[in-house]
Amino acid sequence: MGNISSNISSFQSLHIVMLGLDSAGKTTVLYRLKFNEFVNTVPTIGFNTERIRLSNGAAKGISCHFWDVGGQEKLRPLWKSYSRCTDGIIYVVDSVDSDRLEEAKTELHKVTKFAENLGTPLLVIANKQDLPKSLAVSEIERQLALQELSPSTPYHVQPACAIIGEGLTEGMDKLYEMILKRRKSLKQKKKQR
Ligand SMILES: Nc1nc2c(ncn2[C@@H]2O[C@H](COP(=O)(O)OP(=O)(O)OP(=O)(O)O)[C@@H](O)[C@H]2O)c(=O)[nH]1
Ligand SMILES: [Mg+2]
Repeated sequence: MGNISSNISSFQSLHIVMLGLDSAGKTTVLYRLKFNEFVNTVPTIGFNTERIRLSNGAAKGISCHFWDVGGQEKLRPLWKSYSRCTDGIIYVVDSVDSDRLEEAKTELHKVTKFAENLGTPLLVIANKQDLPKSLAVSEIERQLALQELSPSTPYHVQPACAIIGEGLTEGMDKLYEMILKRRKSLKQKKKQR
């Protein structure tokens, strides 16, 4: 993928939106990344926002501005405006909540189809992998029909447990990698014009 550190200076702050059904674990992910500890959450009414400098992995030192939007049904109409023209979308899924994977799929496909989101890298966090009966990544990928997303949408599915933070560094590294790749190809396209 080339030398990541040589690209860092060209970045100011990455704009990342975090979406997913209510109770998937978005806010737990947000505060785990921010404080590196478990924070007990309440359902988000509206949104939370935090500027976070990533402290681990290949994306260490990269500054991100996160927007964590509530996932309750009545709040989902907000997703469109919060997800517009971001550098990356994180979609958090409860890996145990198999009854609502269809609903999670419908909402995800809706968001990625907005014209402003075409080509935006997508990190799916298959959260709550600590729980028994959590679905495997391959099953979540299948049930969310990720292969049916637009070919222009790069994605990665990351198994994680937000409570202890497992998988989050790997996930953010992948997202960062996809963002860099996209920026490079957009730059090249611009040059060719
Ligand atoms: N077992 C387990 N529980 C988790 C994990 N991540 C989050 N939770 C729990 O899931 C519940 C919901 O987490 P939140 O982070 O509030 O979920 P949310 O996606 O922000 O929900 P909304 O704000 O309603 O959209 C909380 O009780 C968390 O402690 C995890 O990895 N494993
Ligand atoms: Mg929340």
